[in-house]
Amino acid sequence: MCCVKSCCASWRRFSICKIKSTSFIRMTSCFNLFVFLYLIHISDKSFGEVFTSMMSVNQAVFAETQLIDHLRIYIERETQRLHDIKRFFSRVTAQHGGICNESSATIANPLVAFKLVKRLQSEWLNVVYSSEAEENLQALREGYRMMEGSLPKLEDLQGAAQGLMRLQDVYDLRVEGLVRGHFQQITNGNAVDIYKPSVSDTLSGDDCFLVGKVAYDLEDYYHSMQWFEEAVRLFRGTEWSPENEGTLEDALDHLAFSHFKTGNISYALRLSQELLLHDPINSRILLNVEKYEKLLVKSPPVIGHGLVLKRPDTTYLRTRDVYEKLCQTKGSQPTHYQNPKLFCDYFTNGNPGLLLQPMKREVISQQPYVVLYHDFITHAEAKSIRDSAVPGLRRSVVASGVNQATAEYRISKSAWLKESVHAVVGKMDQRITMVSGLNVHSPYAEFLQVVNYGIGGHYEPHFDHATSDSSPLYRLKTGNRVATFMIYLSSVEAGGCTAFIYANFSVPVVENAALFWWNLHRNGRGDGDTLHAGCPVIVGDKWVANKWVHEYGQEFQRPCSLNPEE
Ligand SMILES: O=C(O)CCC(=O)C(=O)O
Ligand SMILES: [Fe+2]
Repeated sequence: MCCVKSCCASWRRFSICKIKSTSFIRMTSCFNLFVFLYLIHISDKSFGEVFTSMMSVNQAVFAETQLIDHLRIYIERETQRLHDIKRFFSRVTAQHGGICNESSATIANPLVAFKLVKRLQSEWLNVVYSSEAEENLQALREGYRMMEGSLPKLEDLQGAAQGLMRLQDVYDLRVEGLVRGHFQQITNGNAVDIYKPSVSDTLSGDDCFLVGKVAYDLEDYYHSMQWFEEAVRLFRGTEWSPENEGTLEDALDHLAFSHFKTGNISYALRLSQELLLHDPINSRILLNVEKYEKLLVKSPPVIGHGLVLKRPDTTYLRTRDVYEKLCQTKGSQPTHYQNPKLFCDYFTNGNPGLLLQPMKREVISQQPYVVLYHDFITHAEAKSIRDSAVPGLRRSVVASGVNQATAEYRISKSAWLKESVHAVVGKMDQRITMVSGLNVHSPYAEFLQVVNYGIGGHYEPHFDHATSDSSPLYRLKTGNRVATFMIYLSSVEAGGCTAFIYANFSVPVVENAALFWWNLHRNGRGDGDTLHAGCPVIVGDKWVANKWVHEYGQEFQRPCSLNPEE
């Protein structure tokens, strides 16, 4: 196995050969038909790009349940097949022993002789050339092929691995901790848990190898080294398993190359020498060792000059440091007693509809004006909205010139809900109007956008309002997005705060609460202080709903002013 893999490896890119089966078998059973219909349902709707939403990840659990069933049936059939072969083996051994050990009179018995001839002419043939093993395997593969459309793709594995690396970066988590199932930061030289998961899991050498490989293929040696290091450590202590993609040799090979690329030749040499202990005739590694040795003679490493690698910044975020600090210090809004303009109250907005049950208002910031309305929605309403959104969830997009496009800086799925979809959507509109006085009738506001985040899902710092005249946000022809109402439709276990970058505070996810802010000054210009972000979700299934209210239709509720401060 290892030999086949290393044959496929090349110097720069280590592509790993995978066995691909090509034959196709028709589906027959009712069960298969059910699975088929189910797959049409999920692949037709919201299943692609599994890593971008936890809802899709949950659907993948169903797919694995099916695969487990197929494998169980396969094991049962193969166990029965081997049982039958063992029975044949025992009978043949006994009868053969009878002939060999007893007197020649035994074989003189025509019944014994007939049976020997029959065994050799027919029975052995049937056993040796049995197609049962092949049929069992075919059935297993057919089951798998039926599921294939709904299984995560390579891009999902890459997206999930990038999600883990994002958590590692944004929350400054140690890879060594993650591998052991701990979410830890180093504080004053000690590993401190920033979150203790209720259900803990660990990563294997092969898991680490695959994360490293994703980084490696992106020429991101900063991450690949850390993950391959863990892969090597874990592979060293374990036996190879058939489901593994990589081996100790692969991990050593990739780790050595990552170090070579980042200038640590002596370590690359040591790793390659270790690799040769396992695979002494690997001509590529022999050549590498020779090359490394020559390089080290030419320019010996300077003791004490440790290499410090910089983390790659794929989305070129200028505000990254503040953003990450705000994500780490969850809920870092100023304390109310320090600033009397920040307070909590029961708020009716003078609206009779709120007299009996006023809104629980928490003013979080004055500039920009950000308010959190606690218990804005009930648990049941939030669930109805989430459920209504599921069939329409698609990979979230961002404005890109005059169009919209997916982007690495926004990892989630979203769906647009019209009032007609569910009565609760209209109820939300009414409540928003009651509390803000804003006109949210179409086209003065957009439909409700429901968002579900994926593995390490996030939305890096952005403005909700358009910042260029060609933005697709103007397609409604009702001006820019003057205000945002963002409802937290779920809780999360860790991470996922909403961070206001320039205003320097972050709001933790408060289940069923709604966050409100003005995106524009009264003079119509965008308020730069509203730059905000959805921090990566560490653990949990984060859902939010956005209601974006436009300028037109709000003339009386939010009159214009020439004062740029307002
Ligand atoms: O999820 C969050 O906390 C922020 C989401 C957001 O800003 C958006 O969807 O525009
Ligand atoms: Fe936003």
